[in-house]
Amino acid sequence: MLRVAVPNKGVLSEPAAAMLAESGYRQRRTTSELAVYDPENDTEFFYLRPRDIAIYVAAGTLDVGITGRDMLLETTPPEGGDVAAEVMPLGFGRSSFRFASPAESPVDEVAKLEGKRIATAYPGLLQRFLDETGMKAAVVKLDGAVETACRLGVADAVCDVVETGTTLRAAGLRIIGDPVLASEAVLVGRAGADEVPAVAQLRRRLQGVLVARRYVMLDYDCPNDLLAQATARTPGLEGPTVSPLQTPGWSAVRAMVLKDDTNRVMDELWELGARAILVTSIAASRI
Ligand SMILES: Nc1ncnc2c1ncn2[C@@H]1O[C@H](COP(=O)(O)OP(=O)(O)OP(=O)(O)O)[C@@H](O)[C@H]1O
Ligand SMILES: O=P(O)(O)OC[C@H]1O[C@H](OP(=O)(O)OP(=O)(O)O)[C@H](O)[C@@H]1O
Ligand SMILES: [Mg+2]
Repeated sequence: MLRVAVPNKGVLSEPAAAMLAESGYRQRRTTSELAVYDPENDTEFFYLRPRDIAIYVAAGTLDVGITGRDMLLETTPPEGGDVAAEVMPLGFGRSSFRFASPAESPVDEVAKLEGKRIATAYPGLLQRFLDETGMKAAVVKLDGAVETACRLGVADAVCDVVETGTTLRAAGLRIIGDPVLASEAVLVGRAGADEVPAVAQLRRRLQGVLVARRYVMLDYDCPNDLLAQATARTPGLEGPTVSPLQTPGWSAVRAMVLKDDTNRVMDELWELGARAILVTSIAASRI
């Protein structure tokens, strides 16, 4: 049986469960369920705090889990041992971990954090940055709502999760320096463990959802003398499918295209002379 950890609350919780449901796994019906068994896939899902998930996976009590890259690294001891490792990124819950200080403060660049007090809910990540850069600063460990720490006088700067920056701005803070880390939801497994077939299947299914979300299927009719130019714009993954139309001199072309590129590619194909250009969404995939 496969045992999988899923965030039970926070911003990763709903999209993680949605991605698993889209991958064909049974998910809990109410947020009060702590675990759910999916008999069809012989898989049990445990709903845990995202901060704790890598700890269970590292210990080997759960096979894999979904958490944030920042949370994974926060709970990974620098000395190694039995640790969890990133298996694949999942394309949601994107954020960056970065420094900020009060807008009017003299601490307006990372170098000026030397000797200052920095509040964070990720002391491990922050300490690793300080060790790597040789900077000295006092780490003030908080549980959340870190943005308020400067205003209340317990810190000179913060190092926190930023998505839109709305929370920072509302607290009168401004970003300083480059991101310490770019994070997103990731599938984690035990470092060095051989991949069992059930994990390989879960990974392929999640990959299938990612592809279905990122790509569309594009079909168009094309005069044969323009085929080379048209298919260069729609190379697909392995190569486009080209089949003859009943009308002499014309072919039908079918290829996957990145969703973000769809309208640009359609315009280019039309200009070139392709017609009957149709886009359909991909419901599921195994690539
Ligand atoms: N606004 C956000 N946008 C994108 N990802 C976010 C955002 N806030 C948090 N995250 C990510 O979600 C993960 C867990 O954060 P979450 O807020 O769910 O847990 P927490 O802060 O430990 O708990 P809580 O907020 O319940 O006290 C982290 O990987 C973090 O990077
Ligand atoms: O850049 P933004 O789009 O404003 O998002 C970032 C905020 O979201 C998270 O807070 P959360 O709601 O998890 O509260 P917490 O700080 O108590 O964990 C994070 O800790 C930031 O405060
Ligand atoms: Mg939070």
